[in-house]
Amino acid sequence: MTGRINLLRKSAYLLIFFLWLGAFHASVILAYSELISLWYMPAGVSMAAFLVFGKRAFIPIFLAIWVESFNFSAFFAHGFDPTLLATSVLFSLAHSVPYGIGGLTTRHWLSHFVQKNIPTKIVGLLVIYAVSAALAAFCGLLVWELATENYTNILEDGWFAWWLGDLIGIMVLAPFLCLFLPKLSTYKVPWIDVFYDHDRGMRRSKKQFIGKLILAVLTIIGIFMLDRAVDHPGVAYFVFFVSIPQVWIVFTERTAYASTSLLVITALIAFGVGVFDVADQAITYQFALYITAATSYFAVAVPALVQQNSTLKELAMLDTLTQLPTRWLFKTLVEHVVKSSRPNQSHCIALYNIDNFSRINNDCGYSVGDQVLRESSKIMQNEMRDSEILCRCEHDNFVIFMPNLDLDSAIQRADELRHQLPVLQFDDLILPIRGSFGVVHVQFGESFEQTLERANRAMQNAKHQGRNKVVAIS
Ligand SMILES: Nc1nc2c(ncn2[C@@H]2O[C@H](COP(=O)(O)OP(=O)(O)OP(=O)(O)O)[C@@H](O)[C@H]2O)c(=O)[nH]1
Repeated sequence: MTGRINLLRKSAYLLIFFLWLGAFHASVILAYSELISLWYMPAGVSMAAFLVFGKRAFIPIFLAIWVESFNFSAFFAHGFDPTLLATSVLFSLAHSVPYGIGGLTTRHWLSHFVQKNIPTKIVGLLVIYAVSAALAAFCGLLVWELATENYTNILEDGWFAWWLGDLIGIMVLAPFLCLFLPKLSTYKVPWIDVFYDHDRGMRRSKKQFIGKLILAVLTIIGIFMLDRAVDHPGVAYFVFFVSIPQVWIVFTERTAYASTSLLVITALIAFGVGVFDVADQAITYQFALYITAATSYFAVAVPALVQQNSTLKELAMLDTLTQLPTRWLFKTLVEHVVKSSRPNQSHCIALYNIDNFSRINNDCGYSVGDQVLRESSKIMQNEMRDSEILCRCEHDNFVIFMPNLDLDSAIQRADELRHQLPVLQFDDLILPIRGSFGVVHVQFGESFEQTLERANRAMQNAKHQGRNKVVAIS
């Protein structure tokens, strides 16, 4: 088993190495002018590798850049030249060190600041990405300036396009690769879940996702065709509209689909600039790539917040132990019924408390106590009439709303229910559950809390009279 895991991990390092080389050669196609690689994919591979594998990613990344930057033909033609070696090593460090620091900082940020909300996490993530890309661009250009004699002002001319190209590469490719690399490597990266948690509540409709993606793709192709046909620099700006279908996908689809569509949309734009021969507007398209990626990141916060909201709503409405309505929901429903009643309508409330419940907790344990609360409330819930509402008020206190009953009928009904309290059995343990009931009439002009207070007093009277009784106060 351990041998299999080691083999998997070693092959994952090889995969990073070749993935980096593949991404590098794909990016060369996208270098439409000397310093502009519209979408520098190797940066995305490096960041994803450091995010998933931590500092272990350093060696495959370093070696991959070294293989690309070492001038093998000069080496074979003129023999060993220490300058060639030094330049290639410096190039490798200029890329792998900033992304190493960036990846490790991102891991730290996402796994140690769990209490931060999603928008703050995303802002932090983008700042780390932007700083690491800036550092990598600055160091890379500096090494290039040192290594070449036939180009001046490299730093000044190249920093913006290099930085933006790297940043887009990270923003687009890293989330996509973070979906797959952990699966291939057996490394666990639980902190990534913060972006996927809300997916559980979302529907899984591939068809709808593909429909939206096709719409985005057709929009991009349409803009490229227009840009090619009309000789006006302003046409390229239409590409910014692509953020709309992308954000729509992020709002409505699972994060895995949103990362895939970001990759597809930005790849199409990046390669389309060459295919449709509109490279004179490359910087506009590059900026549109960045805006599409950045808005996607911020948009992820929306479905996450929607999910959080519905969880909170559920917590506010349903008691987590018994799944009965909470006191808040009960109050809301009761007040609604009472407010919309005619003056001659009569409603009652019965509050019951399980007798000697703390003894069950003390003698049999808290988890048996929990089971008693769960099982007995399930049985009582099944006894409820359609118009009645049962709620767990707090601890072992339950309240029943009995609409359209006068006090005498409510006392009778409460007594019926008292007899329905079950005898529970847990293995060899037999627990007859008993309860004391307090019944009151809901009085006009009285607040919910006042009614409940009177019901509680009636219940306490039942306790004082020996428990397992129904007592009413008018
Ligand atoms: N197992 C469990 N116990 C709880 C929970 N909430 C409150 N309790 C316990 O419920 C008990 C409530 O006891 P009381 O109702 O005050 O007293 P009692 O033992 O039932 O006695 P009488 O009410 O006088 O019959 C306390 O021991 C609480 O610790 C819960 O969610 N689970």
